[in-house]
Amino acid sequence: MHVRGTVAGEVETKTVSTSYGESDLAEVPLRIAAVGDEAARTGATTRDAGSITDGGTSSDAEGGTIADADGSDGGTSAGAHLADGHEPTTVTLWNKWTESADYLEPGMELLVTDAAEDEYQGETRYKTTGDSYVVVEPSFLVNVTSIRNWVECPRLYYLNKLSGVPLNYPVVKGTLVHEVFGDLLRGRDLAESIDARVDERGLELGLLGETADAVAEDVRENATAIEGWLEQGRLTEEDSWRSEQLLISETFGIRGRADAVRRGAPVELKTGKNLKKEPRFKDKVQAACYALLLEEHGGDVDTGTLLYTKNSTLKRNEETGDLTPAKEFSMGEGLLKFVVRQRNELAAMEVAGDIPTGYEGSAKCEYCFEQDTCMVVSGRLDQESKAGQIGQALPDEELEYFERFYRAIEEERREVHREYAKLWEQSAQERADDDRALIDLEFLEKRELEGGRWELRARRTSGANSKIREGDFVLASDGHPVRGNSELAIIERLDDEIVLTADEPVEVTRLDVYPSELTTDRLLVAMHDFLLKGDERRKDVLFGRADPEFETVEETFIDNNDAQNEAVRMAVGAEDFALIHGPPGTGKTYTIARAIRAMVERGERVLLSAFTNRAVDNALEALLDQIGDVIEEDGVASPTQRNGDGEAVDVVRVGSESGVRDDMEPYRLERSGNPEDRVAKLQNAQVVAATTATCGSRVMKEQAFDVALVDEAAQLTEPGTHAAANLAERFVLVGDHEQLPPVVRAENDLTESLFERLVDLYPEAGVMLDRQYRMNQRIQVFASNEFYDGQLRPAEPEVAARTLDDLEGVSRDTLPPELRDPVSFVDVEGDGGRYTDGEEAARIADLIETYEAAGLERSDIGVIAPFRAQVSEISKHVPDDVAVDTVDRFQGSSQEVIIVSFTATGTLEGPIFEDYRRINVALTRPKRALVLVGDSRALASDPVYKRMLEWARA
Ligand SMILES: Nc1ncnc2c1ncn2[C@@H]1O[C@H](COP(=O)(O)OP(=O)(O)OP(=O)(O)O)[C@@H](O)[C@H]1O
Repeated sequence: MHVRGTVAGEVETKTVSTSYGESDLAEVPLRIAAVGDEAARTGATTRDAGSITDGGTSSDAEGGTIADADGSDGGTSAGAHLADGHEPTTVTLWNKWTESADYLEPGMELLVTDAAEDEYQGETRYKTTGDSYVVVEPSFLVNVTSIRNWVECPRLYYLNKLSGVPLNYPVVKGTLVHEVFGDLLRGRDLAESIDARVDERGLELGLLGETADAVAEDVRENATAIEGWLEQGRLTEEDSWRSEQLLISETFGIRGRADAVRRGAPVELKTGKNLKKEPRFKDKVQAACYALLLEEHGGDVDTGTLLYTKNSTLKRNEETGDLTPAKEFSMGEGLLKFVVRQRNELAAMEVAGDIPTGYEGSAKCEYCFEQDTCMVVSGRLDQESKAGQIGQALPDEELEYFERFYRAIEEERREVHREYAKLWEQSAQERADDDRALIDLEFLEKRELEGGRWELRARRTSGANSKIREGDFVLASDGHPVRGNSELAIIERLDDEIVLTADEPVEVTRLDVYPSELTTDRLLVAMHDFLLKGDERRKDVLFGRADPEFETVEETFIDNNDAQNEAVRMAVGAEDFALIHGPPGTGKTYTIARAIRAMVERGERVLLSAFTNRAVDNALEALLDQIGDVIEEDGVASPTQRNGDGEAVDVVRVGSESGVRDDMEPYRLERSGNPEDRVAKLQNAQVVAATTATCGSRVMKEQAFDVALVDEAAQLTEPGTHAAANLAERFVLVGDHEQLPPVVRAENDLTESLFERLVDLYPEAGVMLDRQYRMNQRIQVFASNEFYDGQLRPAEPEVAARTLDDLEGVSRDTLPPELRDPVSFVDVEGDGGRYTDGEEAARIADLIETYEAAGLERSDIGVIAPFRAQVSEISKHVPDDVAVDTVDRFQGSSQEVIIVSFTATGTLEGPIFEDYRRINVALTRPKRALVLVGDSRALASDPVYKRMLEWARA
């Protein structure tokens, strides 16, 4: 039986005499959450249950609360008996498991597999048996490569995490060899695979100054080892293998992608050499992790294979030792348990928020390639390190900043891990209700693509929504993302019919959001680069030690809008940074484009970035409008533009095919091709446009700019902003901190954007755009008074006087009198539901019919609701072509008519839109008419909503 629970007090370790001699034991007071065969699969420990109900932080704000509210008992299903959980029970960990007991702290989660019951003075206790595994914090999913690095040296693991993997040839070559390996397993021809894979990496190879031929030759030499090994394999009849299998273990808290699985056993590829008979220990550790993962998925693994591909490139007369590339070893239980103990140490340290010193392991610093880096980082961050310290520590405020953000980012990582745990804790229906899965798909067909990958097609059987978008990685499974047959797949098309590509042909019936740590990894690296590699002057300014400076610019850039003109002057003249505060519809995009044009004309190289692809494309489009004629080549717009002086300006958009809007595709930087051409294309571009997430990629990190212009900056975390700003000498942030804050899972320092912090710190370094080009005057009044000190005004009389009458075929006279005003309030008593309101939904459906009867197109109407559950409820009542969504999805867009459903009845319990900034976004989306639907009594109980009511009813 398995036992799972939360550590409830101090652990006592002692040595006792037994019939086998001296033995160690640790007595752990455990508040039991579950006992039984299914306990390993049960995440509902006492602590989890608590944190689930208070979920629903900003990113999931709306509606997240719904599924979370009833999700707390999601994991205690079949087979697991839930103890009442009040009185701690003693669980005894024997012998080597006492090592894991050393890291336990009260509050940590613990799982003991194959435990035995023990009666002691009338009390039921539990103890480990010879078959037991002890897992500390099983829901902290540790990556296999992290365990491998940890075994090599815990400090090395930490340094890798902090500074990321740089763009260098061994890394790119390693990736190529792995890709070719996968191709060979899927039956692709070797020469074809090498050519195709080298071509795909053209840009990276170009940046490294490599030529395609030389790299192809290098990869070919390594691939010989793979071919040889595969040939051997073919000799046996029952040989079966599969490439790149994604594996997640709910029991051991480990996840990873095995390079290959052959006859059920893991095969790992190493591009280095190994002249010993045995595989390297750290490589065995990696294979052992996969063995654990495979066993959990029903396998019985007794061997592991390491393939050292460099061995096959060595000449026997020059090298001595064992040149065979493939080295097999037998998988003993001792190694598997050792691996779990190492994983426990890592997980416990991460959960406790400690930083490794290097003393945890036995690695020798003098042999380590990273010794210098390790000493510098230790010196500057004033960390204890086995390697020692060099240099002077950062000033106190910077050390404090590091600690604060390190902790915040790691908290964010834990939230990602919680997302993983939900893959098995929640039922399929709960995940679908939570917008995290598309379920009950009908599998249509699988088709093998050139190169051995597969195209999979499935059809939706319901109109349910989810967070899954085209271009996303998802877990595609035949029913369960962890327990079933599951693969990492990419969404190529997402209509009623869904098209995916994957390495293996899964008969897809379900898709789950793939929780990725990529963002957290990049935030950490961006913070590290800012603090440890960044410019001293930048740090002086951002830490308040020096004021930002501006060169005076007299030129007039925009002659019909003073604030915009001032914003461009500040952006152009900023020596450190400038802030452009742009309330809704005030021409942020236009101003950004004008500023970039001015910078380009001054000969500067500019990075154009934003939080979302959509904003990057919008700004790029506005820029292209500004910088002269598009040069037509064979009737196709060429990426080369001309500026006002007729000089060519190369503009490049960096992003994936699915991320970049179709009409910006001609500007997208193709990564594959001749290395020299690819790199020239990027290096020669005077304007490079990419999301801030892409700015943290290996390729973009190699680029340098005079200035970075970042849109949607109020939605970016502070380290997220550094990812773009780090690449440039100076930066301009554009945003509105009165609209949506950064999207983060945990509530901590990441919720305040750098934009907002700097607006507070240096108000004089910014300018607010105060003329809006969107809303009828009456619509704008409330937002202007509540959020912008009454400063926001219509830019032109035409804007102020906008009404529905301006639209073709629409007459306000045909509307009922209460809807003729640009702002109206419809009082609906509501049905008393907490997250849904059927009465409001029905009333909204009537309103849409009324507007249609008055001549409006449905596509001109948008409906905003505070909770996802209410979005679904309204969607049931209204036609498909009316956009119904939460505020988050509406930010940055506008509509002729907006209807807001408040979903509030009686007295207001808790915030409706979580945060008043969300109501600002909702109320500033319409151009010509705004209808508020809600219960006036409930709304009047909150001062802000009360003022809103007075305005709407005036
Ligand atoms: N100075 C200007 N003169 C004339 N038209 C302008 C000016 N500035 C902006 N506009 C127009 O106003 C509209 C809104 O501008 P833009 O799209 O730049 O706003 P935005 O602030 O980016 O909007 P959002 O709040 O949605 O992000 C556009 O049609 C744009 O062409």
